[in-house]
Amino acid sequence: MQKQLNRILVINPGSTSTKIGVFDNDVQILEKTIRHSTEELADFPAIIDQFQFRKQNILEALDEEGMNVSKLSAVCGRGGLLRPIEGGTYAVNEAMLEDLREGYSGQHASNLGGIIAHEIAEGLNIPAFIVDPVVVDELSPISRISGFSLIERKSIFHALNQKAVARRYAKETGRAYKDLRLIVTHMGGGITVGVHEDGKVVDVNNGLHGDGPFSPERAGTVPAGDLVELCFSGQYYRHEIMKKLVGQGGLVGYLGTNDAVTVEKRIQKGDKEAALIYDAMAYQVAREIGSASAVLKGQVDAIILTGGLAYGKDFVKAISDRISWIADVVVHPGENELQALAEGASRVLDGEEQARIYPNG
Ligand SMILES: Nc1ncnc2c1ncn2[C@@H]1O[C@H](COP(=O)(O)OP(=O)(O)O)[C@@H](O)[C@H]1O
Ligand SMILES: CCCC(=O)OP(=O)(O)O
Repeated sequence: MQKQLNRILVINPGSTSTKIGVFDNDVQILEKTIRHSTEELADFPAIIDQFQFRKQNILEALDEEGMNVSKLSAVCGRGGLLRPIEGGTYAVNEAMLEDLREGYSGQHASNLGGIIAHEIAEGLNIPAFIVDPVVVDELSPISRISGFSLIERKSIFHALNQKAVARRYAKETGRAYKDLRLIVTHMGGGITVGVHEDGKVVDVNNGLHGDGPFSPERAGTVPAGDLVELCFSGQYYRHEIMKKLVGQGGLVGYLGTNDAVTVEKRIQKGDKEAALIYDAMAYQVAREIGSASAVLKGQVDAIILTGGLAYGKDFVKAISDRISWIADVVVHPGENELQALAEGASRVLDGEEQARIYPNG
């Protein structure tokens, strides 16, 4: 029997970009990346305030490409900072929208994925979904221990892309994902280093406002005592400190831009400060990968580098030079997120899987 045709709009709001795709079942017929500069995003006090701006960007991009939205069968967004949940495809419902609007586990652009998907789908009377949101939680009990009894480590990471590229690597090497021991490093606006063992991400840095390497727009791990002093210095409001950690941290804090391509150009023109900071980011990524390899007791099948920063050849080399002794380094620049979103929605539309109901799965 012939498979029915489902046209799916997928929406991936990241901290530095909004990426969209249109798929006929799992065949991509449109892809567009809309980049957002630091200055452009500085106009919005909170993530939720970017809703109209990002939605308008998406509708204009579809219009420019001559895409008739009335032909869509479903809309699928990258899911955001919900309660910790299992991976899979979830139908967008009221409980989810409430948590996304509030930012139950924090503020990140992916909170807008489900909200915008719902808004577009509702107008067309079609279903809206999210797939493998950033709060997918498969941490091992030992990795939850932070060392400070009042605070537990959290799983907030690029779950969608980490799982997608890990499965792709498994397919390419003819092995089952659950049999592989991988370190997957997603390097986008945020950077997360996940330890994949037995088909689960058993350890990962909280890439939003937790720990790990600094990134184009995030501070990553900072010296705790000094941070406490700064918080109580009377110099800053809470939201100002948060902004310095997420949004205006990392490259933005040091160099005023979230754009690694701009940083590379500055380095080529002889900017020594830019060279030091960019190399420090590579150094911190390598150090995190080294620590992830200890979780796997050094038995690592591959280290995968992915995300937008993996396009930067010098950046990848600076990391690889420090970690290639651990295992093979495989580079997948960009991400498989749009495809993964479309496949997640297709599985439900084709009846292969039932949509999970938030928050209980
Ligand atoms: N060709 C490239 N070379 C180096 N860095 C790149 C390239 N393309 C994109 N980047 C950088 O990747 C980062 C964004 O990665 P991306 O995965 O798109 O992030 P997000 O999904 O969080 O918006 C930005 O700093 C961007 O400048
Ligand atoms: C919140 C973790 C995921 C993340 O950092 O995504 P971006 O790199 O797209 O900001």
